[in-house]
Amino acid sequence: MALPRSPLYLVTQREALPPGVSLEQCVQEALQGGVEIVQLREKHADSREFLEIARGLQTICDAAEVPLVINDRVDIALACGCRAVHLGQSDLSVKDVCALMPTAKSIGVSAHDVSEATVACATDDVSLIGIGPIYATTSKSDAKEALGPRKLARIIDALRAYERTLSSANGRVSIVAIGGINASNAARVLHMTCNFDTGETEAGLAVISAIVSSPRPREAAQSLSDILADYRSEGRSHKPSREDLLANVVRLHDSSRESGGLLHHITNTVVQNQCANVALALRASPIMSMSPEEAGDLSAILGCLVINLGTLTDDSLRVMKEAGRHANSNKKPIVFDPVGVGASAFRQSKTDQLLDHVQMSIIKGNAGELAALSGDKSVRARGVDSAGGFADPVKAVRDLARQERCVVVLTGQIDYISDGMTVIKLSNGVPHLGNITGSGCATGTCIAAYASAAHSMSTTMRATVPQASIWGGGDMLSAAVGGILAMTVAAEIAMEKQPGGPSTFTGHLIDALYNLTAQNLVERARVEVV
Ligand SMILES: Cc1ncc(COP(=O)(O)OP(=O)(O)O)c(N)n1
Ligand SMILES: Cc1nc(C(=O)O)sc1CCOP(=O)(O)O
Repeated sequence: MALPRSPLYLVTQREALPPGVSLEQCVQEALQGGVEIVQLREKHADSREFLEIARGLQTICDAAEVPLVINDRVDIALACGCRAVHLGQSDLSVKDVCALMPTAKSIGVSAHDVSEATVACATDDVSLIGIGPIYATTSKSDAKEALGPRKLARIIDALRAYERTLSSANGRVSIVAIGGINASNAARVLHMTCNFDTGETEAGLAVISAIVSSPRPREAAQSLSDILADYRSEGRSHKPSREDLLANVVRLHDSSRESGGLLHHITNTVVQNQCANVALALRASPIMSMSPEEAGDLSAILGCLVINLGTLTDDSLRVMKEAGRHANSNKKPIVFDPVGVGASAFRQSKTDQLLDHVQMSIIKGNAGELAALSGDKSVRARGVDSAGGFADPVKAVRDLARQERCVVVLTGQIDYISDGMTVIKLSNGVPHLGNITGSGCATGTCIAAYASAAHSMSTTMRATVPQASIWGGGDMLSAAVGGILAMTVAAEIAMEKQPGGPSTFTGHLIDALYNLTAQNLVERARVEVV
């Protein structure tokens, strides 16, 4: 029985069962809910008991035509005629297991980093790698430090790159993510493991407590299986042309004028008023709530969430995580503005935490901010401003979009936008935008207004990034283009009114945003698909 790719993988642990439920009952139901591999992992069973359970589960798994894997105990696997085992880093080596069990059909190995993963996949005999723990877990007493989904993605990318260098006929090894995974964070994990070229996940999900501890294991398995299915069937859509993009922007603009959405801003105290005025000018409804208690209710009616890092505190971070979690589970778009992320170690580490918990739809920042996110030391941040730019902005924006699996907007004299495949260069705008406070944050509001429209039109407008249809549900690339165009074209129109200085310019800018038409955007757009 071949192992399925990116499977839903159940690992057993009797101690995790709810009272009154037997392991056999749990496994039977989990199989009905869509589990595709079962691993027997019983740390507290003696050898006879272990073998007895293995024989019972073998019968159940055979009937469901699902592979059974034995954790650690090659002797038990041999005794019950099972030809699949899972090995940890301190268990018998793959070579020794192959010698003991020459008929082994499947050997899985645990890995926590790139080196363990590449060593495991260097041999033809390993067919699956379990990478973890992704999140904190109570099911493994000696679990290592949680990796988070972003480190998982980097391990998988490195593993696939290494596989491409192997000359042997190795097939691609199956991967499962393990540790603290449940229905509320599974999509976040799968999103980060999506292959950019195929749009499909590179990893399956292995769980203990999410299924074993549930009083309804069939439903628990079914909901994980449904989430996995979303990430197996996504197809890549085409690279948009300049004409496609502008036509999309027009549709988003018209839709946002008809029914602007609710834009929940978690933003800094300096720019709240400015952002609220810009949202109103674009016919959206701003709400500046900082209460974690209402994040769930707001998320249900939200058009887009804006998370802006300026004036960050531990309290505001808590609100960001809570609101982000709700927006993700309600599939609402999130625009993230990592204001001054490179300015201090505090901001950098809080941002890492936030990005490990919340999947952003669009990240917008200047060169210093985006360099801090990608770890590029060639661009320095000067407080919330950037000192210099990227040598190759097209590559920088595309690589970061791939790293974070979202649309990335690099702002500057020329703006660049990428979804990881397409890069768009926009050359509208006026220098005066740099003389008013909060114009960058208000650009985040503009992008959010178009993202909200894209979300509400998601059934008619296909996302260019397949994953974006799960996270934000809609064409986030066109939304980012629309938001940047709105701000920069409105600034050009405001400048033509000959403002006396920054204050009158601000007034003209709000008026220009209010009166902006789709025709203004199309006629003035200096947009290039690179
Ligand atoms: C699919 C999968 N991945 C990882 C593990 C962990 O195995 P190991 O490192 O051997 O730790 P124990 O399970 O023995 O505690 C696994 N069992 N399954
Ligand atoms: C068995 C196991 N291995 C891990 C690893 O990191 O290799 S974490 C883990 C426990 C997974 O249980 P739960 O889904 O309840 O968190």
